[in-house]
Amino acid sequence: MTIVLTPYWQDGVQKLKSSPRPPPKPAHGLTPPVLDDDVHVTRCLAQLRSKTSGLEKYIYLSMLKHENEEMFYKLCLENMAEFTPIIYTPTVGEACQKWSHIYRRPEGMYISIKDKGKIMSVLKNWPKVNDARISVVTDGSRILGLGDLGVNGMGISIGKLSLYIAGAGIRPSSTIPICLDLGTNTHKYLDDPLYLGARHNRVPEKEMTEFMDEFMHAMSVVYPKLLIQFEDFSTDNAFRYLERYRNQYPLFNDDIQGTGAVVLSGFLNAAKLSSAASGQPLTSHRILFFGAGSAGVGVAMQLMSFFTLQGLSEKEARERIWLVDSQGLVFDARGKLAEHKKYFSRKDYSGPQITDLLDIISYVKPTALLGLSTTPNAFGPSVLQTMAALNPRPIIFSLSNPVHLSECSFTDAVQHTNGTVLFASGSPFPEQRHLGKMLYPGQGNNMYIFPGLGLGAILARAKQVTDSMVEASSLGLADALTADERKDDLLYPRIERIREISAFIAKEVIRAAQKANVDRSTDLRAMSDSELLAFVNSKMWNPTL
Ligand SMILES: O=C([O-])CC(=O)C(=O)O
Ligand SMILES: [Mg+2]
Repeated sequence: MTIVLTPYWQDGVQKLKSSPRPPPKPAHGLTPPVLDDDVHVTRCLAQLRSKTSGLEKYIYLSMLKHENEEMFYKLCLENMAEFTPIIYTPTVGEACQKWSHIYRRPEGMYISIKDKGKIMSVLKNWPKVNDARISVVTDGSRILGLGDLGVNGMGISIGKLSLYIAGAGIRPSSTIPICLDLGTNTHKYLDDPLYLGARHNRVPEKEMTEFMDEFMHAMSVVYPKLLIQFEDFSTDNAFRYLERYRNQYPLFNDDIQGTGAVVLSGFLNAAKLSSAASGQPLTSHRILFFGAGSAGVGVAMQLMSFFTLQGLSEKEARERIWLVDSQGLVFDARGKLAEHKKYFSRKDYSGPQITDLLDIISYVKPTALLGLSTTPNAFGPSVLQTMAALNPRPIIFSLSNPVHLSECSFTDAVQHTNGTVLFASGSPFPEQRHLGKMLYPGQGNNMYIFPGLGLGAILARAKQVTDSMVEASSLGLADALTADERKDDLLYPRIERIREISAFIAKEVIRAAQKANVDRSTDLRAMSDSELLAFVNSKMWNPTL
């Protein structure tokens, strides 16, 4: 029936008869005599744990989600710390790289450049048009730190939406994973006979913008209640599309705003610990960003509010931030700069180009070093030791994804700072025992933010996602630490509490939407905070097993 639920070239090979959702339970006699749900939970978990590679586990769980969605989410919710590295970062990265090889069945929508002119009719093919509330849309052009994966990027949209369902109780049938196929510039895929996407380079910018304009308009008409999360677009397009559409449609960019918010939140908690150790005020922090792509600059923009919340002016806040890109320190006198780097480009330095990170650290004397560069091991022993020499509790956030692209591991960070580091990473690292004390790495991943931010925006029926809503999600997350978590110097709450955290964030986001006058569910305005929180919780979907 439809060309959109399957990669198009398979049209006619594997047609869907109805919904891609799991089939109803078989009739009596068609299952084993004793198939107790509780026992089956144990069986499924044992089957998962019997797989030895992350990718095999990913494939197994993807199959389980298809066969028995309730079981999948029940297990996921009960084993968050075990499941997230499989269905999400880092394993989802490997799954995307091999997507065209491990592909089993349609999940989500593929919209191709060939659909230009008829995108609306394609979108109508989705089986649950009226249920649609949240879509994660990628064009695969920069998946995690893995580069242009073309149509293989579908895995990231699916992974993020699984976390919306698990982490914020969004109803499964209201989620739409979308991958736009505008070509790929990765020759390995163009040459791969199994590649599932269009076999040409990415189309020129003008054609892509026309396609995006049509796509966004069609989405708003076909799914009037939909919130859109842009994901893993290449840097220029990420900024361009966010600015182009954010005042017109309810949307946010997860890499710019979600990552920005999650890092601001962890930074707020880290800066308090760091300032308590140094005796220096919060306003004196100096942040060095290693990496100036969409995530790096997005985070830097968001961290501006760390300083403005402490009473600094915008200009003063901006002066607390330094950027480093592949050519070294970013400063005006260096010459022509990409548009998105200009705001933070230093005006107060005009000497020779400083390229070496150690030299840059000696010049800036940062209290915090944040990596969003996708350069593995860029924070080597001497960088870490220098940061520890400058600060009693250095803040080191190694945020590139997945794990193998991280700027440093937690083990290295602990070792080379003698355990003083305040650490967060984009991908998960195991905890470390150091001098008899257990130290915990923070996972500064947008997975703490987007489920609650999205849920809040959906429940408020927000017309737009404002900066104030994003900031509210961040401050809500920072406030969500329990006394026990603070005792362990955690920068983020334990992931097992994701539902509780998402509900709290959603409540804060709804309040921010009301203040900004972008809410359409105006009946929520009269509720007290506790009523609103109860309302948010009552809207969460739960597996019934
Ligand atoms: O997906 C993740 O783990 C975080 C993220 O958005 C990215 O790295 O692009
Ligand atoms: Mg991303």
